[in-house]
Amino acid sequence: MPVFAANLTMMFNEWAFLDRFDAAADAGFAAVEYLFPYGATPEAIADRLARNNLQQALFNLPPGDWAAGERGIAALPGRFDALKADVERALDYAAATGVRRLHLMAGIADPHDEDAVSCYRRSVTYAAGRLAEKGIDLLLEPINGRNMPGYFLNDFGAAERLIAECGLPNLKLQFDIYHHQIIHGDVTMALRRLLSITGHIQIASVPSRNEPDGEELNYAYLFGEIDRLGYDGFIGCEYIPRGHTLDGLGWFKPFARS
Ligand SMILES: O=C(O)C(=O)[C@H](O)CO
Ligand SMILES: [Mg+2]
Repeated sequence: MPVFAANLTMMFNEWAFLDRFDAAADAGFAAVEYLFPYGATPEAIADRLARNNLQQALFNLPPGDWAAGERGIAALPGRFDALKADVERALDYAAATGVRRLHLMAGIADPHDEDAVSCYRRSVTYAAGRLAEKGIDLLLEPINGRNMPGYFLNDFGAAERLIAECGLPNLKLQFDIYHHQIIHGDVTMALRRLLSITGHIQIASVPSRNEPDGEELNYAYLFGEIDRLGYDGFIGCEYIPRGHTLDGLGWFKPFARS
């Protein structure tokens, strides 16, 4: 069975960020992920991981000016120098946390714009090459347009084609089941087709993005399918708890670390 990673950006918001590591470990998680570690020092995060015996499953490279609406800069012309600096900053945190996969956000851009397409490919190629030097995978995640209007990478087929064209062994798909269901549906057949290029999976209910224990997806079936397909990576719990985080962990009890 894969290892579930608590997403500390979405879950455990009842605690301050660094205390969420302790709360997730106490709740039985063996791994964590979050969007961005950059509000804390690498040392502080490394300390929380060590004292809670947690694995760092994933985090994102810096996304540009998030508060101003940026959702990554990889597809934004004129930002390549900033992207290179962001890669180095993320690698500092990767060295401290031992993470082996990083997600590169593309940005708000037209996927049919030639400049954006060539800029994105240049950014992906550069970042994957730099991460490969450290034995780290670079992940690309298609995101649905309801949650992130105008996001450049909004289709799993486009991600699949780019990964194939680049042919880089450490360039992989971040398969967020929540996004795939909204964009394409047909999750099981997509998992069977794409698992060989998948570096990370994330889960949430659809349409509310809550705990994976209700609404239109049957996660008990999907967890079994992921197991049958032999996936042994992490599954990121990137969901918004309906109420208190701890009250919504009934689904997790069979998988919790004792
Ligand atoms: O939006 C998602 O599903 C993600 O995983 C991104 O990393 C953050 O927006
Ligand atoms: Mg996701």
